[in-house]
Amino acid sequence: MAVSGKHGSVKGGCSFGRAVNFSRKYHKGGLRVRNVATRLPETQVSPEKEGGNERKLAAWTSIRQERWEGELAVQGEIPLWLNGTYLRNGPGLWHIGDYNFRHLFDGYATLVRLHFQDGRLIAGHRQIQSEAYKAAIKNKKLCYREFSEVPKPDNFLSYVGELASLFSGASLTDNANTGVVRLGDGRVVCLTETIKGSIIIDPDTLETMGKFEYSDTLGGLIHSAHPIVTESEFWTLLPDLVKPGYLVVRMEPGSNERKVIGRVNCRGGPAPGWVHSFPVTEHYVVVPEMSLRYCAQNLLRAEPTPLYKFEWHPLSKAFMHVMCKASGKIVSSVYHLPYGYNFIYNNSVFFSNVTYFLKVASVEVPLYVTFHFINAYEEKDEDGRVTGIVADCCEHNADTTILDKLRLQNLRSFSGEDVLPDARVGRFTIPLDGSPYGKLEAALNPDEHGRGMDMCSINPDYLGKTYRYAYACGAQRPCNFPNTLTKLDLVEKKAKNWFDEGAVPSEPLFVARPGATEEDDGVVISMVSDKNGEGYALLLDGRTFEEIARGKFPYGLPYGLHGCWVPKK
Ligand SMILES: CC(=O)/C=C/C=C(C)/C=C/C1=C(C)CCCC1(C)C
Ligand SMILES: CC(/C=C/C=O)=C\C=C\C=O
Ligand SMILES: [Fe+2]
Repeated sequence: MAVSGKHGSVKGGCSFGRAVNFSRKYHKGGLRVRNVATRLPETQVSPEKEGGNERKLAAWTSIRQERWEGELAVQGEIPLWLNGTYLRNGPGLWHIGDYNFRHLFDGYATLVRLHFQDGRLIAGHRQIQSEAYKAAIKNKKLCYREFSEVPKPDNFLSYVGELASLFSGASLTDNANTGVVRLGDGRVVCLTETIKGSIIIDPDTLETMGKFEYSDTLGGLIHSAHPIVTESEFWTLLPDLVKPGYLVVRMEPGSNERKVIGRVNCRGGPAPGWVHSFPVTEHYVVVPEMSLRYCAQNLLRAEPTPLYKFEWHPLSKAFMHVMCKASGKIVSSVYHLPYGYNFIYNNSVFFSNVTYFLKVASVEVPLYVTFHFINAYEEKDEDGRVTGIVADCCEHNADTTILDKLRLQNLRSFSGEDVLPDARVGRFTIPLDGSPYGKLEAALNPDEHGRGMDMCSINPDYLGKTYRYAYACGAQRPCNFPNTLTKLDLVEKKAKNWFDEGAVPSEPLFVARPGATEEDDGVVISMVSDKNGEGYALLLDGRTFEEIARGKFPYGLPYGLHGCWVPKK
């Protein structure tokens, strides 16, 4: 299979780095394609030496050039209804010159784009021009604090200026390498866990447009990497490391102002639990309090600890808090609140300004470790009253070692030994009747998906509602990283797995067919790094989970984390 377009020698328009390959416009069947390739700046071209990976998986190798765009030849048939753009973000550049980063999450953000139009597929990638990336290129050294990397004092002190920057957050990265979301107003924002790492991009050109500036005065340095975003809602959590707790905030489409809907005080531990993600139901925001907690000392340390910026506090226990979206209130039982009723909970005084039933809860749950919640929904009795909440996540059997397994050296040195820790679909059941405990069980037998489980998506129409299907990465063992795509049927408790030996697929994203009435009527998009060091975009049928099309990239792309769908305008 060939990639259309030839490499020429016209200069591209990148602000730095030599534009070496080609920049060519052509018009084919009404679709304008701009073939562009730009090499990375010279400081970036030396390959990572760490790990000695025999298989040369592109997944764990830095992107080979700053940007590229071109049409992919397609094997199979892309459904004609699939019109729009799939965007995927992730850490794609893991070295500065010959200095190699340690951890998967440290890499500078690479955005990849698959544009589907009338059965054709145009692909492209481009580095996000964060301050952290630009400073590293300019100064040929790390200038900001990444997930595990910390600049040498002389680097960042000379770059940023003063020690106080450590406390003000000035030395924190804005490397938006985790996800990409399309807001209800159409703006597309790349995100990471630092608030300053919220960057607006153009989904057509992948150009960095500028910072997403929050116009409120909430301050803070970190937030959840995974806000909940729909056409009308944007929810996120702001952990409070000073007075351990979380602010639950909401932002309206068209606005840059987050409004505080409520606050949850932590029930255990010296600091809030890590909230990489959280789930919502139709009426509630679920705030997880994991015993893997942020650690202020580790935030300031120069050398990484086994749990990086976090600490495991099993004695502090784990909790799930449920907050009413409308009222922002958390209580431990069901109350009927008349207008003007004051009550005290968690050392705070609450005032009811409307008459309603509060059905919210804060329960202790078994210890767990998760990056990603999958979905949540409300359970009701025959009279339609909400009796409990079910929340599903990719759960790593309360084993924090998964974080260290994601070190690049581990990912690059697969020797055939099975080293991926077991994971499952962890299903929390949270009672809303005042009971103090919630349950955590596997939603299906983890052997169904090879006891690997992460990077999941659902049909977005089912967000917060009773649902049946989820799409994720599972495992065919032996492996050191999830290596299958798996369709989970949470009703039949079965999984259907897709596997390409030696390959690493990235998070499957479900796109519903317009007019579909069945939950799984649509396609699943993924990008795969194959064992030959190459890679391809993959389309699976949502129902059968069989391959319907693939398009080979001109060269293998690094692993990516999370994506979104931007429908045709
Ligand atoms: C890629 C991914 O899944 C997670 C990325 C997390 C990052 C980049 C976290 C960064 C952080 C800092 C740079 C300092 C403050 C703490 C913390 C949020 C861990
Ligand atoms: C790659 C990953 C988490 C990414 C965070 O956004 C987790 C992989 C877990 C393996 O089982
Ligand atoms: Fe994530």
